[in-house]
Amino acid sequence: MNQKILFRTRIKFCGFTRAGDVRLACELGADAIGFVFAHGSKRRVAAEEARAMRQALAPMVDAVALFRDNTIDEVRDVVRKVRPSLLQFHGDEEDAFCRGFGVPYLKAIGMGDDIVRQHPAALQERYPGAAGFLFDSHVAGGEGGTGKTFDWARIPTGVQKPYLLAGGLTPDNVFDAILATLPWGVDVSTGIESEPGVKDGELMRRFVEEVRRVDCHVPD
Ligand SMILES: O=C(O)c1ccccc1NCC(=O)[C@H](O)[C@H](O)COP(=O)(O)O
Repeated sequence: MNQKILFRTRIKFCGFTRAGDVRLACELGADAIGFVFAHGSKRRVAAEEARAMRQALAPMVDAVALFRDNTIDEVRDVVRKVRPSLLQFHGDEEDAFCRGFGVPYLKAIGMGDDIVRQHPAALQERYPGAAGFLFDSHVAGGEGGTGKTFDWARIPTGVQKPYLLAGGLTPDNVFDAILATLPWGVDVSTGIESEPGVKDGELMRRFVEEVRRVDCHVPD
């Protein structure tokens, strides 16, 4: 009998501003909670706010800190106060900068530039210290949290590190998105919100339900 491979797509909910939403997200099944420190983001929080929200995290749920070309002191301040288990960099940060804080990091790769095709070898060469990548719909160096999808077929084949799919995911498209890209995890902000930074419990519940459904789906 062929053994069905049991897979579990990880779920990162991102852009929290309220502790109650963090607690609910954990109860609904999120594996990671993202706090945004990128300047200009409508979901940006101060390190002290994120530290307070971190208290609402359930055991075995990761705190992820997101940056976009923040200064080294800003990142250090967040690492010291929030103690995230993962960092995520969305800007032009180089590998040496990203790995300089003693915390594993994900490098976000903007897939919004229609002409630029990402090559896995080039990504791995440029970010050898990355724990993984996050393929997102913004343009290179642009702001995440757009609520827009990109052509999932553009994700390069042969990426040797775990990657997350992000950009415009919702409860209505995440099933197809996972089937199309088989990511290590999925990441969402807008698709689970009633307004920027305010998460919607029913949207979060439906999103998790759809991820669980595709993980149990046996393709014909
Ligand atoms: O969410 C933001 O406001 C943001 C701003 C600047 C840099 C990154 C940002 N978010 C990064 C994320 O990981 C988002 O969850 C990801 O871009 C997906 O967002 P969405 O398309 O809204 O689901």
